[in-house]
Amino acid sequence: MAVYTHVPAEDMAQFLTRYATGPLISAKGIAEGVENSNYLVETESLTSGTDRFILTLYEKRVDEADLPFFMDLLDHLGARGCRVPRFIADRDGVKLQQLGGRPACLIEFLSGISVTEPTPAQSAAAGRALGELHIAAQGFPAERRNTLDLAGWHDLAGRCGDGLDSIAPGLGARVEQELAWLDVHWPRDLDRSVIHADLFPDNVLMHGDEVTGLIDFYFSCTDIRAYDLAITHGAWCFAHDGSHYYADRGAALVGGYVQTHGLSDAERAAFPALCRGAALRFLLTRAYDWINTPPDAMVTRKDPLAYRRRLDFYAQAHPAELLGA
Ligand SMILES: Nc1ncnc2c1ncn2[C@@H]1O[C@H](COP(=O)(O)OP(=O)(O)O)[C@@H](O)[C@H]1O
Ligand SMILES: N[C@@H](CCOP(=O)(O)O)C(=O)O
Repeated sequence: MAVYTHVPAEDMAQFLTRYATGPLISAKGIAEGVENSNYLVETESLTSGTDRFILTLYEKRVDEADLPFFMDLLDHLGARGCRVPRFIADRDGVKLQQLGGRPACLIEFLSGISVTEPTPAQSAAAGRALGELHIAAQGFPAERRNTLDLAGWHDLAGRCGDGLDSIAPGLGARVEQELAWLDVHWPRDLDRSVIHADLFPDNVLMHGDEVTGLIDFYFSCTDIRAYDLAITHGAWCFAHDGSHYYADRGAALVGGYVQTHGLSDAERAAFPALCRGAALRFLLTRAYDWINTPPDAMVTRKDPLAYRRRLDFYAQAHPAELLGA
């Protein structure tokens, strides 16, 4: 359960009086997620029934100074037809607030559920949605450096230190070996754009095979565009523990992306390296959290070794196996 900051109901009700919503009916901590505290908030509707919102308190890796980038990006994408949630302004036009000692925002609620075992049809829909996002992101003027880039992975590995071997003997050496490989093979000349950088199934809301919303843009940044597809590939196309690769999901995901955006020959050639980098990135953030999450935190830690298995798969995979052609 990702609720790091507990907000008393009275404080929540008082907070909502800043907004042109009805009064608070209920607020429940949301179990999913690991980065921030999220509440599902219900208010009396000003017309009839109830309205729903997401109230997010920013914790851990989100830098408050980056929030205007995320807000402007979602406005840009929403204006271009992407189903993304808008940040809601209070009566004075203010979107970024403070609550419980944390930066906090009220956010539009989008309907849909996150699939846990994506079908090929759902993987194709996710690929199409990612392609549409990349098209809609064109022309977005702001940039945000990806702090979790190759240099960031080196830094994170150093900060995990001996803790890596406490997760699994030999993990530290495997990480060092992979970093050395990526230092040589990480692509430098591919097209860059704003990317989502965390488009896991839990960040894609769906009704059946239709995508109804893309959420959680708090890692979005400027980086290699096809790296976003590689991150999505690792998240959608494996058994949760990384023990099995579903080639049908991979082909469908990449096919969906190609249908809406397209993938150049250079991006196809670099795809295995991009997937290796993506796998190492999530291995390292999960390992860091595994080592550093306090035992009383109400959050379910994610298994770093599920990404070591993906990494080992990608390190020996043939490009056609990943791309489906
Ligand atoms: N705009 C939204 N509409 C509907 N549900 C949302 C929205 N934002 C977040 N959620 C719900 O909250 C959960 C956690 O949100 P997320 O942004 O992924 O948290 P974290 O950043 O902590 O990982 C999501 O899995 C989803 O169930
Ligand atoms: N997707 C990352 C962790 C970030 O969590 P999210 O709930 O914000 O997607 C992982 O699985 O390691």
